[in-house]
Amino acid sequence: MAASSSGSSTLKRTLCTFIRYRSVRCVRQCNASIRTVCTSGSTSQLQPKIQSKGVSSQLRGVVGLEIHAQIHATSKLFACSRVAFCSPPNSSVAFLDASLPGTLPVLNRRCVEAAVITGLALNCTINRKSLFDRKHYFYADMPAGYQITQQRLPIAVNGSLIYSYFGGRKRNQVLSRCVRIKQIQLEQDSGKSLHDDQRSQTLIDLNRAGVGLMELVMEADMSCGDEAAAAVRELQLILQTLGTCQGNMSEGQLRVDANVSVHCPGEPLGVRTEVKNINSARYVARAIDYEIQRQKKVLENGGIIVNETRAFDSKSGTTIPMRDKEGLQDYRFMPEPNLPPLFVYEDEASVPAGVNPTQVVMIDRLKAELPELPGVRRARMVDQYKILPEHSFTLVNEDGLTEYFERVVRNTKAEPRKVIGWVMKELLGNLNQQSLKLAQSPVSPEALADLLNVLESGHISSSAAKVVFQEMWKAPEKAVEQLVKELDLGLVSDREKLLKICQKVVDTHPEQLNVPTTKSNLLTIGGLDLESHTKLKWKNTLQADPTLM
Ligand SMILES: Nc1ncnc2c1ncn2[C@@H]1O[C@H](COP(=O)(O)OP(=O)(O)OP(=O)(O)O)[C@@H](O)[C@H]1O
Ligand SMILES: [Mg+2]
Ligand SMILES: [Mg+2]
Repeated sequence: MAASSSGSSTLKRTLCTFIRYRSVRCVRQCNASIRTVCTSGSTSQLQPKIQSKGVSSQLRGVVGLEIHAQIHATSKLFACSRVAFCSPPNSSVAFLDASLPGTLPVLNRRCVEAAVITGLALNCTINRKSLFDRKHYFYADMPAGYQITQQRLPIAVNGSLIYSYFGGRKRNQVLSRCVRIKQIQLEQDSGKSLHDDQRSQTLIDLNRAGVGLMELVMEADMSCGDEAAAAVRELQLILQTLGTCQGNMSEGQLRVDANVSVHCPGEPLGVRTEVKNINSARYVARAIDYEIQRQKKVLENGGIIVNETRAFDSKSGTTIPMRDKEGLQDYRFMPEPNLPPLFVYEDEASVPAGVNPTQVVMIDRLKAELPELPGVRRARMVDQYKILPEHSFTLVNEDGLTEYFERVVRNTKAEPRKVIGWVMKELLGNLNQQSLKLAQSPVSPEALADLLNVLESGHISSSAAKVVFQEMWKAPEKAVEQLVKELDLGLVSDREKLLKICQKVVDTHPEQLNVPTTKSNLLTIGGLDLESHTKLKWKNTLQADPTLM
């Protein structure tokens, strides 16, 4: 029987209340208290030998990330229950998600496509054939007792991710790095356990059970928290651009496990600890840097590193042991008997006879639909518009900002370098001040382009243009010309008019008349702070009519 939807009323009755598991916490607490030193094979010999204090300065951090990205799809990986996170507990659970006997997994094509698109964007080789395996855990929020994953032959392998971060002594240099992606595997998410300490019970919500995940495993190519956080941010941006994961870390859509060890450069890698489920890029950096320092101290004091799973406590900024890993954790991997190998095809020509081409995943079609990726877009911004690299980062990081900028550029005579100044300062300044998203900006790209055109024509000064921008923000329905008129901000170039203004200024400030009438004094008549090009016009006026001197 194939897994059916969450529509069954019997199932709903059974699951719409929380399922109680009183024993779960006891099991977990037991596990946490049994911590042994890693003694398995090679890793036990890889403790860096630190005999004296101070030698730890030679030790370098080594970091490898495993990132779980929830696939942005309407239904789960192997069942047609909805992916719905804010709905009432256990309201989106198919028979399969609750592991009812007799249910079978049916693979969701959208999830496969998401993994292939992600693999392509990360320069991976897409395996034309991949396999599913069972990985066994005893967790109450995983009622089957195993997770379906891709341990032996994952869908994508051997990729890379290029990311940049501010480094150097003063942390003001943009440094570019590359981390290798070992593999991307499709797997199921688990449900959620909620611990009710007062009543000493654990409540289970299976809405998340069976949601499609991509686990991205990176090689241990990084060396500090800043690098890892930057890699996570870049990956988040790529996934959001692709639409394969929404990437909201605080909602658990992107969860990071950071593997950390220390070693002396040139020597084999040290024993790693794994800091699990970090849910913000900032915490990734803090957890890793703490863990590197902790390991250095342990070794310096003659201790050894235990291969264990740890958790990051954001309040204290420290990592704390959760459970021992190696030795205790035996996942008892086995091939998933209910799922055939997964095949993806290069193009229509490679689809075997008898297979419906509309029912398969074709790589060339997905490749053709790949959007412009953040790295490519940044490079294009710098190249095409001659803007600063740091501005290209801001443009790409903010959803829709590149499109906004390019629409302004298309509609104005102003140079892109001038446009970027207005976008960075005036537009983003106002949005940040009022905590608005770009889509909520009262000033459209076309309206900003109009303003810049009026500024370019010399009809208003740049300080007047800033005043007009603020007025446009308050009254977006008004056209730029109308606002300039209403506020009387147009530059005066009529000589008669200028003379009248001067006369008025002189008349209304008799005390200033005692000041010797030098050229420079005339240029700041009445203490008016005139803009340099206005001053220039005054200069010309004075030169044309020396009687004014
Ligand atoms: N010595 C090391 N120091 C730091 N990171 C390491 C080291 N050795 C391996 N890693 C990293 O640890 C991660 C191992 O992930 P992988 O999914 O292969 O195994 P796992 O952590 O044992 O399994 P699980 O998926 O159950 O957590 C990779 O990101 C790898 O780069
Ligand atoms: Mg892993
Ligand atoms: Mg791991």
